[in-house]
Amino acid sequence: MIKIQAEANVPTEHGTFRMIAFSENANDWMPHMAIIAENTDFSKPVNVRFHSECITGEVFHSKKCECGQQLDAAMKYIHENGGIIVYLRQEGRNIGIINKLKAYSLQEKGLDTVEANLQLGLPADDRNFGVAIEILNLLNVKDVNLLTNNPEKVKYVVDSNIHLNSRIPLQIPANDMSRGYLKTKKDYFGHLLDDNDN
Ligand SMILES: Nc1nc2c(ncn2[C@@H]2O[C@H](COP(=O)(O)OP(=O)(O)OP(=O)(O)O)[C@@H](O)[C@H]2O)c(=O)[nH]1
Ligand SMILES: [Zn+2]
Repeated sequence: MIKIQAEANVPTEHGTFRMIAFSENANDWMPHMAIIAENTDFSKPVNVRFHSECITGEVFHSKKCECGQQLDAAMKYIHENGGIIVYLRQEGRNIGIINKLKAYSLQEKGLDTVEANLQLGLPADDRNFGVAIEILNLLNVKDVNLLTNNPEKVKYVVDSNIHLNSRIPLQIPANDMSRGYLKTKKDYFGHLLDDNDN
């Protein structure tokens, strides 16, 4: 059972957010996070993004994926419209950064994002969004507009006690280095992505 361990207001380039750390114990160095925009109205459907950690994309601005740009776009959106980003410590679709770099090394040899995980003997996607639902419950969120292209995230909300009011697409245009990755997400995982960009 996770609980709120600490919280504070943090000013960012995208506005000020209430940042909250969730974990089972106070010594956890990698707690899940929620950041809440100041203008969030909990009496209406809340704009929510479940975002899985991607150090390569978010910190180092890798062009292989769109995670960093999605996080920025989501922060901008919730600053303007209210909402919450649930930031999940699920690096590399939850295989961890060491395995993700091993997968990238296989991708240099021609494997796609799914084949590389499988070649390592790991699941294509090892994530579970149950903890994100737990966090929304701890925050007393009852009704959401979910910012995602991932049908699995939608399914977790639909199957939970939280009402899905709508899905808000969060599509970033492909570049030459992310085009194949986005195409595999669409073809293999069924991501709801428009063709014109990918
Ligand atoms: N294993 C592996 N993980 C990757 C690769 N590229 C990106 N990731 C991870 O994929 C995850 C992407 O998570 P999210 O941004 O939540 O995106 P998503 O599940 O595609 O869904 P939406 O963005 O909501 O549509 C992050 O954990 C990244 O670290 C890759 O090539 N291999
Ligand atoms: Zn990424």
